[in-house]
Amino acid sequence: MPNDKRLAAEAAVAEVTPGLLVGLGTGSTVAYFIDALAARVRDGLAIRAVATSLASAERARAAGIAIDDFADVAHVDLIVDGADELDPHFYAIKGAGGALLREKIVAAASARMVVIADSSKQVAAIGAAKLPVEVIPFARAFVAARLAALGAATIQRDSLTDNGNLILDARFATFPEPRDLARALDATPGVMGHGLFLDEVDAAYVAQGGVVTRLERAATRR
Ligand SMILES: O=C(CO)[C@H](O)[C@H](O)COP(=O)(O)O
Repeated sequence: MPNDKRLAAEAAVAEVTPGLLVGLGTGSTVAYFIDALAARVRDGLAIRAVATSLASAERARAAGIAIDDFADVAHVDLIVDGADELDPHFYAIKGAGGALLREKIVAAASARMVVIADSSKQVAAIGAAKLPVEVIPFARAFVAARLAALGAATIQRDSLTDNGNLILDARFATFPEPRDLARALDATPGVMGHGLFLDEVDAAYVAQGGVVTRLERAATRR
């Protein structure tokens, strides 16, 4: 059985050209990407990199990729990241791995975002996956009540994020219109981030049965 996550990740390494500042996403598919990119770096590919999680930074450094402090970085050329769901509009749900806030920040700083995934992540419309919402602990009950008013049942994760916040995983009986939901969440004090990526994704490498397909969003977002 082919390892589709690995194949999608390895194909996306072709996006990385010398001199780029690359954002490393988070998750098991990205772990394959980091390993494949590190092999290119060992062969002499000169890049700089930033990471969206402590876990990805640690993996990259162990593999020989130097990681810059994102706090000193205003612009990234390319971020490569996984997703929990991706639909034909290039709307994505992300954050099962808990790195959604840093992923969104680095994606916003990036000229291009490429998603890598196996075909289990491809859906007709996002919304079946749990939607992670990163919340400052002070606002836990308030944000949970706001999510309930939006139609979601929430479960709080046991662990905190790299930012010291908590995550409420939201499941909706009926998934709202994604832009309306994003607007409502963005307007809720205490919500530091959420897993809806509606404008960020420019392209995707999706593997199914050992075959990788590159999908490019029709119009660019910037
Ligand atoms: O958003 C993420 C982490 O916050 C991951 O990219 C997403 O959950 C996909 O993970 P995986 O590649 O392990 O399936």
